[in-house]
Amino acid sequence: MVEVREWTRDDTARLFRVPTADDDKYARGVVALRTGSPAYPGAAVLGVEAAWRTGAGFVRYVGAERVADAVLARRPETVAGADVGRSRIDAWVIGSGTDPTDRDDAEQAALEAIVAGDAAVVIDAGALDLAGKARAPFLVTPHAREFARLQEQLGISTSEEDRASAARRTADRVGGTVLLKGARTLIASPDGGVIAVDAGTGWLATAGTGDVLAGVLGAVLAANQGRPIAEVAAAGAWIHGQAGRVAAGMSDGGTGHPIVAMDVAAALPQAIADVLA
Ligand SMILES: NC(=O)C1=CN([C@@H]2O[C@H](COP(=O)(O)OP(=O)(O)OC[C@H]3O[C@@H](n4cnc5c(N)ncnc54)[C@H](OP(=O)(O)O)[C@@H]3O)[C@@H](O)[C@H]2O)[C@@H](O)CC1
Ligand SMILES: Nc1ncnc2c1ncn2[C@@H]1O[C@H](COP(=O)(O)OP(=O)(O)O)[C@@H](O)[C@H]1O
Repeated sequence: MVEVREWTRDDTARLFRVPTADDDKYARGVVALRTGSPAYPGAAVLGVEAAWRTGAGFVRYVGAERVADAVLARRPETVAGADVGRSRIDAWVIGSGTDPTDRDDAEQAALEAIVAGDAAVVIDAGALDLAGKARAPFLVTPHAREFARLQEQLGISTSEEDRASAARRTADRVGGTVLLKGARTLIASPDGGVIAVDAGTGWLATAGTGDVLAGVLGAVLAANQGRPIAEVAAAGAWIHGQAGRVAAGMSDGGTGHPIVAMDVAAALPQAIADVLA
């Protein structure tokens, strides 16, 4: 059995800070998302909203025109384009709302360039197959089914292992941090420990909350460059869980109520205020 560290609110607080007079938008972190597709434009909208609501100083979006239009309609603060040129990027988010079987050669080359770069990358949903090509610091964010698929790709046997050991072994094999989503989210680093984040609520089991999480993770990675990715990811997962509880009306200990994914993004500022208090 691998050792599992339980992540707390105090642990999370160390990864968030109040901006000071010395800050500008770049100092707070630049996040770029190459997410969504004509089949799933909403995933791009949710991830971009979440990155802004987590406190990113600058959010860029790269994707199909129809998707970019949807992103801009929701968040005109976003700078969208066909690529990011030579502009500064502190963290990327790729894969949410995309289907790898629809990927053309140009998209493949663009994604490969991102994972070969220097900026940290959140590799979600339809981009998980690119983890093996990554040279950038990265974080893969599978749910249970995607995790099973990833293990299969890596040739890892899926039999009779507890989730923590399986996540740890997958992190070793893929050479990067694995965030295995679920009611209890596990974060495993290659050759390191496993962190468990238990901050959420069952009300989070609704379509698109994983797309929100990907945007949160992009923003916290951009704001915390050079810190251990697993700890930054744990702080992001904790804030996402807390935002779910705030959105569901559980802050005062009640049973809560149904939410949609955008409610979680909208509750992120309150969740961050709570940990900074
Ligand atoms: N508004 C938007 O734009 C949205 C866009 N989205 C985007 O859609 C894309 C496809 O994502 P996806 O997760 O629905 O499909 P896929 O990985 O093929 O899984 C299919 C099968 O896997 C299972 N399964 C699914 N989730 C599970 C879980 N948490 N834990 C365990 N099992 C789980 C389940 O199988 P079953 O349990 O029914 O056997 C299901 O039938 C992806 O790019 C995503 O970003 C979504 O985020 C929604 C909102
Ligand atoms: N029962 C649950 N309790 C707490 N959190 C949950 C539960 N079910 C799902 N979640 C969280 O909701 C999010 C769902 O992500 P994901 O499965 O990728 O959904 P989607 O692809 O629809 O965005 C994850 O952050 C996961 O940890």
